[in-house]
Amino acid sequence: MSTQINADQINHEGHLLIGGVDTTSLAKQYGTPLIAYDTNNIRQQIRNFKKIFDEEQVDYQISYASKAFATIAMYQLINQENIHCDVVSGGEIYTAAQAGFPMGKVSFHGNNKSYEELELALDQNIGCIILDNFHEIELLSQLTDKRGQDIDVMFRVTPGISAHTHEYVMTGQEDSKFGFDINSGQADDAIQQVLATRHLNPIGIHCHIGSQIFATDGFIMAAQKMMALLHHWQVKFDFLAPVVNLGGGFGIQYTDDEKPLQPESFIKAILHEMKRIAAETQMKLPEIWIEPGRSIVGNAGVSLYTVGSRKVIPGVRTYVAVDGGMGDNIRPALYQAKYETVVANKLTHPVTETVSIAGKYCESGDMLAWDQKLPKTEAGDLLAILDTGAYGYSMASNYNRNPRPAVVFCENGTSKLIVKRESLQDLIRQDLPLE
Ligand SMILES: Cc1ncc(COP(=O)(O)O)c(C=O)c1O
Ligand SMILES: N[C@@H](CCCC[NH3+])C(=O)O
Repeated sequence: MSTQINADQINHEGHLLIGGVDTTSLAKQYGTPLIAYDTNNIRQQIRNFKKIFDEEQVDYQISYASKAFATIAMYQLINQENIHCDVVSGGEIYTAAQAGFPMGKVSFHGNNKSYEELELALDQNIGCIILDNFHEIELLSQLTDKRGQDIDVMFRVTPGISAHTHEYVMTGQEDSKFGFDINSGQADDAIQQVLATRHLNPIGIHCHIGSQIFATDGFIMAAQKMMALLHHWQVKFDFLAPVVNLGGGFGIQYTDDEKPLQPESFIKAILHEMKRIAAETQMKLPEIWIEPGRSIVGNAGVSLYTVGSRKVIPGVRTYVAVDGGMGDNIRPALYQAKYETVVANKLTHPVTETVSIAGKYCESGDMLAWDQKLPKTEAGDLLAILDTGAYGYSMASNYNRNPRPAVVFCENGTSKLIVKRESLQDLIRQDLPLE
């Protein structure tokens, strides 16, 4: 069984607990597929990040990258923990606002924000807009001139760093669709343009080098590049940005053989380097922001499925199919992401077979996990895929017209439904008949 399950997550019947709740009763109460979060785990991750910054005695802000998992209840939970968040669409802005999230603590990202999304952000008095390109500077300065409204902005820059991760989730390299390139001088042009506007108030620079990163070297290089840019802008434009936002990307453990660094190691490495450079260049240490997504919610979520059919190909492979798949977790198909699985109602049963977990979608690529060592599974068993809290539900689709699953928050032995399961009626709600 996965080494990621602790003894206190197994009850006397050998069932998996999440947030102290028996997953088999969750499945009975809410049905499957179901995504269940241990909210204490989320709170703990946030508090860990805060503790490290507090210990290092620097000015900071933790901004949850809400694309990892964004629902009304999630924004409310983040607000209970008193941190900021970032959004990347009008939909996320709207959800945060509906959740009563303080919009002054929200920053807005995106490489192609529309006029309407920028208007919505201004209507909501959003905390800051992270500028990504020249088109956006033009749109936003027109809009703010028209409205006579000031807005804080940051610049997303691409520092020219290739982080060691899947190429689809690398973002800091020069050849990227995101941000102003530093090396070619785009970033300099961007600050000059913004300084010439009436209502855009630059407060910082931002970079994000990628996601699911395991080593500190990329972050250290990013910190160096950002401090160099701050210094360069101070000298060239007499402008010292008060904030450096280093994005997210801190890797988490998905499989038993992965050993990612703890957030402390990433944050300490970054802070020590920034402090060193600040002292060396006699520059004031800027306020440091980070934008973790995966590392806040990833390990807190579990996907629960009911086992159905089995296909045994002698000498080749055994497929065990479940009632969900790429519609609720596209990551294995998209990034060859790997997960550990357990049979949630048989945690104490001996492991007897190696099987691969197939989804129910009409695609051969719809596999959730390969070569899992499990007890003998039967139809009706409850299969749990661990650590699906980030980019699972948030990337869910209705492919094959499957309804998206329900989501529950579990804490201290009680569960609360936070997203209802979609119904068949929900699936056709936006459809219009031909006649
Ligand atoms: C700008 C930005 N900030 C933060 C994040 C969050 O990254 P992660 O979930 O890996 O922490 C992302 C996603 O990769 C991002 O694009
Ligand atoms: N969605 C990706 C991460 C990309 C984050 C967006 N910048 C994942 O599941 O790993």
